[in-house]
Amino acid sequence: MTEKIQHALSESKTARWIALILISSTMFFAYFFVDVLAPLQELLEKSPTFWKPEVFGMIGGGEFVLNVVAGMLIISGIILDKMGIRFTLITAGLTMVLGASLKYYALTEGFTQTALASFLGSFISGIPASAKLAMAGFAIFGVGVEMAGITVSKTIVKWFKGKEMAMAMGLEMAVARLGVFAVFQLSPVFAEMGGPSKSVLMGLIFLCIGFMTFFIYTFMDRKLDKQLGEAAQLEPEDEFHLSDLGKIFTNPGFLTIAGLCVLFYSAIFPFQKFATNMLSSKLDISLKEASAYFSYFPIGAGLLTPFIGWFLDKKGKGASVMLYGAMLLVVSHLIFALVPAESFNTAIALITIVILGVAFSLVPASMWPSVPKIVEARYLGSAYGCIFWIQNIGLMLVPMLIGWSLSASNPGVSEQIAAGVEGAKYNYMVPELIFAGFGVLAIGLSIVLRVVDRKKGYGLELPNKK
Ligand SMILES: NCCCC[C@H](NC(=O)[C@@H](N)CC(=O)O)C(=O)O
Repeated sequence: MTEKIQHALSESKTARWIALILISSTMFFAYFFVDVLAPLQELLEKSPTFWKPEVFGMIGGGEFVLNVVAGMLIISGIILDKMGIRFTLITAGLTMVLGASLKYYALTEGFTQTALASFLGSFISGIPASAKLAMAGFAIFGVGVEMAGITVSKTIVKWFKGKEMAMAMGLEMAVARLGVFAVFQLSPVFAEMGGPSKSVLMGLIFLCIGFMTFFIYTFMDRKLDKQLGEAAQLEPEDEFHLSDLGKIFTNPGFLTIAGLCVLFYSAIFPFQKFATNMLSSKLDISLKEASAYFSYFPIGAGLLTPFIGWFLDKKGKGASVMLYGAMLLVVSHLIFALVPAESFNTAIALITIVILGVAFSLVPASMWPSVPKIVEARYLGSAYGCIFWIQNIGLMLVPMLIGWSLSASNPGVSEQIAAGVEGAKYNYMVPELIFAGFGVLAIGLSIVLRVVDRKKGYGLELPNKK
């Protein structure tokens, strides 16, 4: 058995990195699609869609509705532990393509003429029919993308455990962030060619390519399992049982990391959806220019993440790194909130984006490779599923909270924008203070995590590489 493991494909550096490139490519396209509408908030607020900030925020949060309310993420984790990586990757890929197609259809001219559009427009008149269908599509896409996310994490652990695990996870996230960079650069360009639906169509085409790379990876996965043979087969007592969910939810390390995860990501991903508009308002620049500035946030974070991963593999200090990341998160959101528009300039904006980008590499680089240290391998997929589930509760609700707080703290502005009033813009102080508040709570939980780690001996401060 030892010999089999020694000759396994995962022992070949080249094979490991090819596997990583394949699965990461899909995440590039998936993350592209996640934010495809983010730089288009103002366009969507106008004719023909008329999506107000609350509606825009709701669509952003809609990605997570099925995952959270129907518990799809917990089910995805169980599917992953029970059915394996290949089945789950294919299911995730198909689900993403299906949901994305629906979202695209919602924005086409053809849809506005249909009976479905009339029906969807006949109730809750504040939410246009296109928004309702787009939200349904995005919710289905959300099931796929999160299922893909947990499966990719488990796949990286499968190939890289005891090796360059944090660096590999960092690289995967870097490639995914490149997708976000690309979308902030390209989505406004596509929208100029044919409106928001053109951007979504391009995202859908990219997703189909992403499905292919997942599919190609499954052949490598099959080969690795074949090589490991019975070594890869779990003993009956090593199989996943539903009761393991109880173990996950009573594990103090898991609960602390999950809390930290929801707080930290609630101040990042929902912010990403409003950042273009916030920068454009605060700097008084066009949306396209603001989107181009902001695109350096994910790419900067992405480039740094593998290096932090490399450091964590070699030197450890994972729990401390999460604390430093949470601190930088607070600093950056406070700058966005409290520096008045008159003093806010491009240099301050870029420096603040860099600070936030460093936070966005420190925390993810250390958080995700910490999970295999606190739970058993047989229910790792479910543990990732459960953390994502808790995180998704925040990602679903926070964009709505931010959209609502933006409208409430800027009475009448949305009406002015819809009417095309020159110079009408939002003040983002209240939403930014909310984001900073999440960061303060995240600092508190990072401190708790260090205490729990010391008590339970998870080894979060130890290097990953043996
Ligand atoms: N291998 C790392 C996996 C987690 C990456 C993490 N993504 C998420 O947490 C997603 N649940 C969020 C989303 O899909 O919106 C990240 O840092 O990107």
